[in-house]
Amino acid sequence: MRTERANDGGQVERREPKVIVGAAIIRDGRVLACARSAPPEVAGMWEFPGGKVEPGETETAALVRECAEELAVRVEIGARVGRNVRMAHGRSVLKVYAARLLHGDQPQPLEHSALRWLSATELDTVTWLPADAPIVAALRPLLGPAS
Ligand SMILES: Nc1nc2c([nH]c(=O)n2[C@H]2C[C@H](O)[C@@H](COP(=O)(O)OP(=O)(O)OP(=O)(O)O)O2)c(=O)[nH]1
Repeated sequence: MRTERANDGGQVERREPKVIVGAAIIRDGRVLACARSAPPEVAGMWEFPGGKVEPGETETAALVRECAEELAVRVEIGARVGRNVRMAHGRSVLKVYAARLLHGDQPQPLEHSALRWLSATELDTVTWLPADAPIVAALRPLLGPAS
């Protein structure tokens, strides 16, 4: 997916969309949901931990870095969950991967206002960022029956 715009000379430039990665961290049939603390427009809405992939960084490395920065945990990244979700009129794309915690690490909300472990039946009890809707739908079957 690319976006196009005319440069000063009127020629069309094609730009790769900025990639945002998210980690669907699953433990015991529940996924970790994180409440954004900023900016004000989305504070209190829920998301997967993650962020922008830096230049030269792989998507997996970005997820490992973001999980360490945001939650102080080590993770193993697994399969993609759901499809690429276009955001910001195609200027960015959200890609979510399944992940699992390593070494018994416990997530800490270093940058979020709250963390919750949600079972399949609890996924709709929080307000997700709008772009996450198709990911949440694809995630539901990956979570086991509620316990
Ligand atoms: N991390 C994350 N971001 C998401 C999700 N859904 C969604 O629309 N986004 C949007 C919110 C933000 O506009 C953008 C990610 O920005 P961010 O602020 O988390 O990224 P970052 O950590 O690299 O931020 P920065 O401090 O470098 O600006 O993607 C999601 O599930 N997880």
